[in-house]
Amino acid sequence: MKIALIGYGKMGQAIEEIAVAQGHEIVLKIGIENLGDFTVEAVAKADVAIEFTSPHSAVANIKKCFDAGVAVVCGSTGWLEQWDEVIAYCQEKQGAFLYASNFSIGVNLFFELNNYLAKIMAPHNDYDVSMEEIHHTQKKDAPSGTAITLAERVLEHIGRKKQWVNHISDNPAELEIISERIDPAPGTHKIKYHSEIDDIEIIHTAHNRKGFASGAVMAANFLNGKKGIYNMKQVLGL
Ligand SMILES: NC(=O)C1=CN([C@@H]2O[C@H](COP(=O)(O)OP(=O)(O)OC[C@H]3O[C@@H](n4cnc5c(N)ncnc54)[C@H](OP(=O)(O)O)[C@@H]3O)[C@@H](O)[C@H]2O)C=CC1
Ligand SMILES: O=C(O)C1=N[C@H](C(=O)O)C[C@H](O)C1
Repeated sequence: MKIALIGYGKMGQAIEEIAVAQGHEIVLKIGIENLGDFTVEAVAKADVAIEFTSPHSAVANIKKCFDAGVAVVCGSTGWLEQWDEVIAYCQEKQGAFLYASNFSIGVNLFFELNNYLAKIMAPHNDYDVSMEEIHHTQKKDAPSGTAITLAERVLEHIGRKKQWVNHISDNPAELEIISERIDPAPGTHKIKYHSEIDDIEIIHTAHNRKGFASGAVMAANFLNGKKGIYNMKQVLGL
């Protein structure tokens, strides 16, 4: 598979290592220092573009890849208020798109565990639920995209919580997500159900970025040759 790497920071470099080891070819690498090389013609040489940049650049980058007729795997977080616009553009261009707030197999299993736990905790009103995420200090967005995915599933099941907030809260209708920035944390997510009697807590801790990178390459393999909008549940058959 021919891959264009849009974003060549921590994730772009981790993805390159895994993709090359699996025999894929990197036909384009775009970082902030060679943005001028990011043309529709250059991206069109790839089968799939893998986009890991920043909340502010992701949408324009994704659209340029659709203009080139190239499938896009996107891991950038913090841009989801423009989700509808991206999906409409993908459909207009008859493109292929796969976004995941977290590509690691472990976190995608953890998403399933979170759903199940929220479902069985729903009738137990004595338990309050709160969340915590810990990442490195270079992270630009808060809460993390993964925390937002987890929180949305909790809100679907726990009717006593109406919205998530990214600060300490004593309002029982708010699902508190506390964000901590501590180096070199690659990504830790906790969901805690707390009562006067006991606590139930689930935690996922990434030890490095290999899981995110190999999941992104897996997603690119899945998307190659397809049209439409997909997600990691479909990639992993969950
Ligand atoms: N979905 C998932 O599984 C994961 C998602 N992420 C997300 O991926 C994104 C990138 O993370 P990470 O690699 O750690 O971040 P880095 O800051 O290490 O890398 C991002 C790179 O993109 C560059 N960049 C910024 N703007 C543009 C642009 N317009 N075009 C091309 N390149 C650009 C940055 O350059 P410069 O530094 O000079 O600004 C930087 O080199 C973040 O949004 C993060 O939240 C991260 C890990 C896993
Ligand atoms: O910025 C990061 O590093 C990470 N971002 C993703 C997120 O926002 O959830 C995934 C992972 O936690 C690492």
